[in-house]
Amino acid sequence: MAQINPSILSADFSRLAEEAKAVDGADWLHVDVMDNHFVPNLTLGVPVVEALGKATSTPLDCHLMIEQPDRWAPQYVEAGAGSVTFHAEAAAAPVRLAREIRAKGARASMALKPATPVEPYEDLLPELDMLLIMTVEPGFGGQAFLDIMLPKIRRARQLIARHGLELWLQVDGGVSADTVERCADAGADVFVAGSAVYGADDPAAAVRMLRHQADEATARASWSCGH
Ligand SMILES: O=C(CO)[C@@H](O)[C@H](O)COP(=O)(O)O
Ligand SMILES: [Fe+2]
Repeated sequence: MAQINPSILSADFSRLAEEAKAVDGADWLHVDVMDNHFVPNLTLGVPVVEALGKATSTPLDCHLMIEQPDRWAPQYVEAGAGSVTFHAEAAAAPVRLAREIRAKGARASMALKPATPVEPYEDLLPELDMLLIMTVEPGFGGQAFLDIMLPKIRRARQLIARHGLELWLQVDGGVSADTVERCADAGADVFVAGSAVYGADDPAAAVRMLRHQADEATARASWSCGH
């Protein structure tokens, strides 16, 4: 079944605990950590992740858009994240970092910006629990979906299948009722949605609707026989 991860970046930051609870039933809560160096925006860090973990029973999917993830990512596992994503463009030693995240008890995930190809990372995929293909330039919520990323999602799904891997394929940026089916058709199975969920009158219903759309598209998709 498709997983839907609402992005807390689009929530009301003055009511983070309530906003986290507003999406009970989501698979993971996506937490965008930005350091104003790797991306031109600044959001939140370890203490807020710790507080969010206490405010919700939904597991935390931390997306680190920061420099030096080798140094900082382990602290997010200690803060309670169930999944930690670092950027390939920022990691000095991605294999060592993925192993450290796993050894500390979280799922290890690596993200690729739109201009970063997946092929150079083929041999590294078995070290990961999830690969994130960005479908906007990282830094801000509410941007338009880059449909030129669909072939990359397809190629990533083929690599995963070729190696017989279990890793999840996440898309992040501009995912909505209009774009989720194309992502699922291309091979994504984990969908981050910020404005499409928190901009809806009923965020929990928006999660259910996106999951339904993704599941229907996956069932029709050629990559998913028996998925
Ligand atoms: O990592 C990012 C942006 O850099 C995302 O997680 C956004 O927060 C998703 O927001 P929408 O594009 O769905 O509004
Ligand atoms: Fe994100």
